[in-house]
Amino acid sequence: VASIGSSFGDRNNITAAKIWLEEYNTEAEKVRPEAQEASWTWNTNITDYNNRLKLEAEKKKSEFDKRSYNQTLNWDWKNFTEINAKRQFYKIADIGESVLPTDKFQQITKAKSNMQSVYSKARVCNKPGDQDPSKCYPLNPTLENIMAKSTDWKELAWAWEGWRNETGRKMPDDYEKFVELANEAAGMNGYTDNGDYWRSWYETENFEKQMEELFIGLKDLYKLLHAYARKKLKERFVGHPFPDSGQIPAHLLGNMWAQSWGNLFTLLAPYPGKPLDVTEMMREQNYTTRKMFDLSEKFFTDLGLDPMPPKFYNDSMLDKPEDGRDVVCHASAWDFYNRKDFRIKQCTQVTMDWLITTHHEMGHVQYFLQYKDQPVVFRRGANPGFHEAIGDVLALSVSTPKHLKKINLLRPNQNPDDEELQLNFLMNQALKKIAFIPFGYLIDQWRWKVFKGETKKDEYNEDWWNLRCKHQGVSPPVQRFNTDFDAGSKFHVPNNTPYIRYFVSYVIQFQFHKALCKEAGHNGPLHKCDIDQSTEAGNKLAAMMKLGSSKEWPDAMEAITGQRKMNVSDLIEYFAPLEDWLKKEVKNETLGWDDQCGRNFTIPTPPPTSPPTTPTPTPQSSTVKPTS
Ligand SMILES: CC(=O)N[C@@H](CC(=O)O)C(=O)NC[C@H](CC1(C(=O)N[C@@H](Cc2ccc(O)cc2)C(=O)O)CCCC1)C(=O)O
Ligand SMILES: [Zn+2]
Repeated sequence: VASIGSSFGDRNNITAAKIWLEEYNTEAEKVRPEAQEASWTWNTNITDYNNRLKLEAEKKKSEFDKRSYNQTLNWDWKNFTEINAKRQFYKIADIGESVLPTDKFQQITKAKSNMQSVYSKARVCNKPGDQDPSKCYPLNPTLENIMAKSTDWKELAWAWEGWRNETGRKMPDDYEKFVELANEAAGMNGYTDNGDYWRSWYETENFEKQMEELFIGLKDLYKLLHAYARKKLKERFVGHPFPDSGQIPAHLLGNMWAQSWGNLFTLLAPYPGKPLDVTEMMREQNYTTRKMFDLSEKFFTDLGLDPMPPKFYNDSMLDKPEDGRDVVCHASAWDFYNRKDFRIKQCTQVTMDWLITTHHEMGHVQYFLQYKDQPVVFRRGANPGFHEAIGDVLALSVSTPKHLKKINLLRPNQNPDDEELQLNFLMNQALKKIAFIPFGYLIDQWRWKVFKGETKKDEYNEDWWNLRCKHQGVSPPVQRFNTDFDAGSKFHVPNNTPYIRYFVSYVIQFQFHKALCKEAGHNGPLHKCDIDQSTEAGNKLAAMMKLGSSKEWPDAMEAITGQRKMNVSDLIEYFAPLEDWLKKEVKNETLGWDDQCGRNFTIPTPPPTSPPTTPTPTPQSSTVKPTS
C-alpha cells in the first residue's frame, strides 16, 4: 500500500493531510459511538444476542481502523514538522488488535467475551451454614459484603476459594489464546509484545525501571502498615494458622483481593472510640444513589468544572437492575466520542466506599467533558494514570473530617480538628491508599512477564503467588494448584484492562493534591486540605484535562505541579503523622516477610481427587525467619 502515491498529491502536502485528518475525525465520530453503544448494550444486558451485536460492531470498527491505518501510509507523516498533525497520525496508526486479520480478530474478541461473561455471571454456592446448598451468591453485593464484614475464618475462606473456582479456574485456555493473539497484533504493530505496546502509552524511557523505583520508595511505608495489620489480625484470629514466613492470609483483609483494607478500620483505628462511620450517617439520612451523584457533581461544579449533560442521568445505569438480567456490575465511565453521550454504569450501594467510587467515575466523565473538542484520537488522558487520578484527587478533599462536617456526614458531637480523629482519618486513608500500592504494582508485573513469554501457562498461578507473596506479603488461605488461575479472579485480567495506571494514579494524585491545595491557598498539614469551592484549583485542573493526550504527559504534569516528574514525596508527606504513630506501634514486630515464596504456596498438580474444598491451613513454610 505504501507504494500508492497519495491521492492528494505529494506525501508531504500538510494542507491536504489536515483535510484528511478532518475527514478521519468525522468518520470516527460515527463509527466509535456505534461500537460503544453495542458494547454498552451488552454490558447492561448480557445475552448471546447482544454479544453477537457487540462482536459485529467491534468488527466494523476494526475494519475502519485498518482502512484508516492504510490511508496514513499515503503520508510521510513521521517527517511532518507540525507536531499536532504528526501526533494525530501517530495515534491513528496505532490500531492495536484491529491490525489482526478478520478471523484472528474474531478469535481474540471471542476469547475476551468468554472470560468477561464468566466473570460477570459467576456465582458461589455451598455457603457454610446454608440449609439449601444450591443457593448461589454474586460478588456484588453478597461476596463483597462477606469479605468486608465477616470475622469467621471458614466463611471468609469459602467466599475467597469459591470466587476463584467460579472465575479464574474457568479461564486459562481463553487467556492463553488471548495472550498469543494480543502478542501477534503487537508484533504486527512493531512492538516486542503486548506489554511493550501497553507501556508505549506512557512514552517514557525505561518505564519499568521508573515504576520499580517508585515502588521501592513506598515499600517501607507499606511494611509498617502490613506489620501493624498482621499484629492486630493475629489477635482477632488467635489459634488460626499464619505462615512463619510472615505473610498475612489473603482472605482476612476485608477485600476479595486484599487490595484495599478499609473494611478493617474498626479493628485498626488508633482511637476506636472516635469512629468515622460515614456509611451509617448516609443511611440515617436516607441517602439514595442519585443523592450521591448530586453530591459529587456539586463538588465538581463548585470548583468551576462542568456539570453533567442532561442526558447523562437518563442514559446511565447507576443501580443494579432488579429485573434479573445479567449485567457487568463492575463500575465504569463511558465516552461515546460524539461529544454528546457520556454515561456511568455501576451497581451502587449506599456506603462511603461507593461515594468514593462515584467521585472516581465522575472524574472520568469530567475528563471526557473537558477534552471533548479535541480530535478523537486525543480524547484520552495525558497518560492512563492521569485519567485514574482525577476523581481520586477530589475524593481526597471530600473524605476529610472538615469536609464531612460541612456536608453533615460527621457525627454532630465530633470535632474535625480533634487530633485523634485526624489520626483515625489518616489510618482510614492509609488502609486504602498505602495498602493498594503493592497490588497496583504487581498485576502488570505478572502480565508483562506473561506477555514476554517468561511465564508459561502452567506457571501462571505459581508466578502470581510468587508476586503476591513477595510484593504484597499475603498468602493463600487454602492450598493453591497450577490448575487454579487466581489472576483471573480479578476483573481487569479477564477484562484485559491494564492496571499499572492505578499504581501511577495513587502516586500522582498526591502530587496533584499538593499542587491544587497550594493553589487553593491551603496552609497546614497536607492531609487536612479540602480544595472545595476553589475555582483557582479547578481552573488548573481543567486546563490540564483540556489537553487530553495531545501533549506528552510531562507537559500535563507541569501544567498542574510546575515540574515534570512522578515522585512519591507528596504521598509520604501526606502520611507522615501516621508513619510516626505506626513506627511506635510495631517497634516489637519483625517488619516484612520472607519473600522466597513461589513453590511454598502452589503445588504443580492437584492430587487425584479434586483439590480439598474445606480450607486447609496454609502450609507452614520453611522455618526461615522473615527478613527484617
Ligand atoms: C469504558 C471504560 O472501561 N472506562 C474506564 C475509564 C476510562 O478508561 O475512561 C472505566 O470506567 N474503568 C473501570 C474502573 C472501575 C474501578 C476499578 O476498576 N478500580 C480498580 C482500582 C481502584 C480501586 C479503588 C479506587 O478508588 C481507584 C482505583 C479496582 O477496582 O481494582 C472500580 C472502582 C473504582 C474504579 C475505573 O473506573 O477505573
Ligand atoms: Zn478509573
